[in-house]
Amino acid sequence: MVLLNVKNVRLNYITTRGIVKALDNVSFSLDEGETIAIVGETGSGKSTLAKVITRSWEENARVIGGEVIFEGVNILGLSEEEFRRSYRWVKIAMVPQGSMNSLNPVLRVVDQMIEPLLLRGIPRIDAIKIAGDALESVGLSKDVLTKYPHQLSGGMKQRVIIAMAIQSRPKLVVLDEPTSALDVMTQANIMNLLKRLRSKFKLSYIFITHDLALASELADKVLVLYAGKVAEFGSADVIYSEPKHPYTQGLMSSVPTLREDKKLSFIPGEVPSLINPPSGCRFHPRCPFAMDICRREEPPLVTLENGHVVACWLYVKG
Ligand SMILES: Nc1ncnc2c1ncn2[C@@H]1O[C@H](COP(=O)(O)OP(=O)(O)OP(=O)(O)O)[C@@H](O)[C@H]1O
Repeated sequence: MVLLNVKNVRLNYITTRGIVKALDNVSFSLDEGETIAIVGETGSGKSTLAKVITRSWEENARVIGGEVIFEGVNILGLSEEEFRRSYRWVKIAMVPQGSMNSLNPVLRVVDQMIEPLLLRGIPRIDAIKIAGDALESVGLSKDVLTKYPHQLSGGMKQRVIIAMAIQSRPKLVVLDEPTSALDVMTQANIMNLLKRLRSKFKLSYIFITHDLALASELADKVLVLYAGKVAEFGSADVIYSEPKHPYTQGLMSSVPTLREDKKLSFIPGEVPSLINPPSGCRFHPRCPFAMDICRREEPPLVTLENGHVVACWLYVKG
């Protein structure tokens, strides 16, 4: 069953330097219980896409097209009040980038955790019970409720944030770089926790990362974004074993593996300015296979087999 269908989303940021075309016709879908990893270099639009799905974009953002259909409802068409009442934290939760550092230092964990529950009219006593149970399901003791953030380690703070995200039993959790500020051991523990929670509560995840090795641990599907556009989308198995887009191929060959002794490469150049993106395919200035048409015309999304799509002229027949 399809849970989320993102269709042709376009978003601009209005800045004093010009209009940043941060998302351009981005589409993908996610089934119930599935995890999708959104990958790409810094500035490719990953966080912006997360903000569209959770309706938490900044004031200077303008969604200029597209739909985000969650359980059959276009959530971009709802009023803020409807979204807040029935979706935010209820069905769709988010662990924003750097959120463990956004815990309020002067409030005890309990007060931060129950706030969204109280806002929904849940009585205080029930809210405290829900928060305590959520802490236990992320491997923390209920005692953490009475602590202040500075009394917790980084890994514990991240667990509190994850507990807040799952305490209302959402269907979808959007995780933006949930382990990036943690050491390697803590990172591994959090990844294991996310796997356990996914099967226990039948969650779907959108997992945003620039770390492809990390993405491979969790993802059923992978969406590769480049400069605000979909470069490639498909099942994780296929994207990891047979990446088609030259950008995805470049990303893959820059990932170290323990099993193979392969030579690491990197993609020369950097993600272009999205105020004045390159003509044609936005990747052409960095692409080793760029042809004339790539400089002139945007590539269409070519469907290969089993829902695998790639936006590249190399795969356009005829
Ligand atoms: N509020 C904003 N105002 C103007 N431009 C913005 C704003 N937020 C993001 N951008 C720009 O939009 C583009 C996409 O940014 P975004 O943060 O979505 O990328 P990202 O792939 O998540 O990067 P990172 O991995 O660094 O988080 C970038 O060019 C960025 O500079």
